[in-house]
Amino acid sequence: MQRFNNPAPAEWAALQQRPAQAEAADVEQRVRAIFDEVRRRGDAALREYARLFDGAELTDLLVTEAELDAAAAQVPAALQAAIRQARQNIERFHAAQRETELRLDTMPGVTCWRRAVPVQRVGLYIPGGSAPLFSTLLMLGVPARLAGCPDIVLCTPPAKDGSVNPVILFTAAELGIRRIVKAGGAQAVAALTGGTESVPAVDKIFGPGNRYVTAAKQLAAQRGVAIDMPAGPSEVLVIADDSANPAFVAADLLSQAEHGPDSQVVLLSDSAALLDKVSAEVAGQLAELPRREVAAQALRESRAILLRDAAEMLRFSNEYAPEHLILAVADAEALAEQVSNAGSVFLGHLTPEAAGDYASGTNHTLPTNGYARSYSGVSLDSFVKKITFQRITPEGLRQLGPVVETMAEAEGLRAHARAVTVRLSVINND
Ligand SMILES: NC(=O)c1ccc[n+]([C@@H]2O[C@H](COP(=O)([O-])OP(=O)(O)OC[C@H]3O[C@@H](n4cnc5c(N)ncnc54)[C@H](O)[C@@H]3O)[C@@H](O)[C@H]2O)c1
Ligand SMILES: N[C@H](CO)Cc1c[nH]c[nH+]1
Ligand SMILES: [Zn+2]
Repeated sequence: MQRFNNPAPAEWAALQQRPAQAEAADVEQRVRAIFDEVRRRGDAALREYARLFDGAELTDLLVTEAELDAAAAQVPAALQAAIRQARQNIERFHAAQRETELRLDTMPGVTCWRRAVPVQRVGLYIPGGSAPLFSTLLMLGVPARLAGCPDIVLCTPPAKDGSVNPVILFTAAELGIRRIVKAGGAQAVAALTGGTESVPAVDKIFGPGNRYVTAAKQLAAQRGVAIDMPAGPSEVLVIADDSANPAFVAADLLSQAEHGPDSQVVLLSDSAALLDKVSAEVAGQLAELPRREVAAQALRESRAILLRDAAEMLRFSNEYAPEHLILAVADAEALAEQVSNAGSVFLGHLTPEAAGDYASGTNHTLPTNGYARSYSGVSLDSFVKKITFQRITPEGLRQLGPVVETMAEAEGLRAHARAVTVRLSVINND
């Protein structure tokens, strides 16, 4: 990790840059080309990209019923039980997000209500480039099911032998999701956007992914398909004081660094001694990781920064707007009160971010790259539209009508005013 000691606030913006930003224009250009190919050649383009990027020769793009049914036998019982426990916790937290229908009279005879209606056809992207993230399927499939989305299409990259990871298939079967497309990257998002022979176009695309997937989702949004949010390469920012355990902090930093070479981890502390101890721990723990090369690449673009006090650390973090924020400090609750920008926050020394990645119940599909300034992570709300309804009685129209007529006339919109006037003249003559 790069070390910085008490950088002046004028230098912070440079320290808050994400590594992926430098190549953004190049990625966007590639993604546009992939969209054009998928629109032009449909399934044939998906097969070609599977060959090029995933090394897979595919005849059938869709997972067959036999493949789905065979998956459970390949998943150890302990993993099946862990997935079921995680699902239960995620279900509990997301089911509690249901709102009761809001219904009220704004004036006598003027009734307004709002109802949550599921997005009808959703596309779920499950990353699989360097690790098959079946946990992401829980994070998207559980709220999609709870919201009642009737049509769910899942896309995930195939392995070299053309199969889809059995744990992803097992999790999909548990959730009752049976339309699974063997496609990853920007081509999967392009297929969900415009449709192909095998893949229906969807109303909204969900899910995290690498820089290609994230750029593709942004292009999908420009072409009229909704997306959950930009959820790209993983990030964590840890604020640690003298009370923190360096081994815990190092493990948390490495847990996000191991996601991919463009992940970014940031450590802030007001203790130079703690920064030294964490650096030593990171080096020691890194050497033992199976994915040490990936994590080491991410660490090259990551930062350990000494700042003056808790207030400075929090200001830096709120400006950075991390996907995950860990408060490894003595009074985490007090600091948490002042968080204004973050995807998800983990308090205290015994709350590893990995708990939220898998099983505590919160959603791990979260905004990255500073989008936590304005976006929330995925929740039950992401899968519904809130439609408003209203009904007005004769008494209501007599009260409300003149208000509307006056305002419409003032905007110079005579037809609007008349839509009220014609009704008032009928009910007043009855
Ligand atoms: N923000 C979040 O909520 C969140 C959650 C989970 C994972 N993640 C992130 O998701 C990412 C998963 O990335 P991944 O790569 O393992 O899997 P992925 O499924 O996102 O991407 C794999 C696909 O990328 C495409 N690809 C690879 N190289 C390419 C190239 N040169 N040109 C065009 N396309 C190319 C291929 O089609 C391949 O199938 C990681 O960065 C991880 O940090 C983020
Ligand atoms: N940390 C990732 C979100 O950035 C989610 C994840 C999935 N599996 C492990 N971690
Ligand atoms: Zn993770």
